[in-house]
Amino acid sequence: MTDDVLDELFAVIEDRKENLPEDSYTASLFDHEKGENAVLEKLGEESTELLLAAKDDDREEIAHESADIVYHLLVLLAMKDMDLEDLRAELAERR
Ligand SMILES: N=c1c2ncn([C@@H]3O[C@H](COP(=O)(O)OP(=O)(O)OP(=O)(O)O)[C@@H](O)[C@H]3O)c2ncn1[C@@H]1O[C@H](COP(=O)(O)O)[C@@H](O)[C@H]1O
Repeated sequence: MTDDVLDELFAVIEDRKENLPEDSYTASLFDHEKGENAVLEKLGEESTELLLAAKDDDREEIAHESADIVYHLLVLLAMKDMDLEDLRAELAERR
């Protein structure tokens, strides 16, 4: 399995950032003046939900919350004018 899905998701997020379509939750995070706080709050909430799912050994919920975290993390990277290459470079340095 490759991480193409992450590249595709990040490209969609970048598109929402640029075009700000009205019906998009992602675009609303970039459009709203409190969007950054909303993303940070989501990351906090979902981290707690992930801990609870892990404690319950609930694999389906662990996958769900992990996906929520990864999505909001990618939105945060885009907000900071960063991208997946920054993440890959950081991880690669640790090998
Ligand atoms: N991956 C996601 C994604 N993950 C989470 N979310 C949204 O994040 C919001 C907040 O999540 P919450 O955890 O609060 O909501 P929840 O899942 O009901 O709550 P829990 O089940 O976690 O308790 C919800 O509205 C979700 O729909 C996402 N919204 C969009 N995407 C991707 O972004 C693309 C663009 O979507 P638009 O935002 O519609 O343009 C989509 O095609 C998806 O690939």
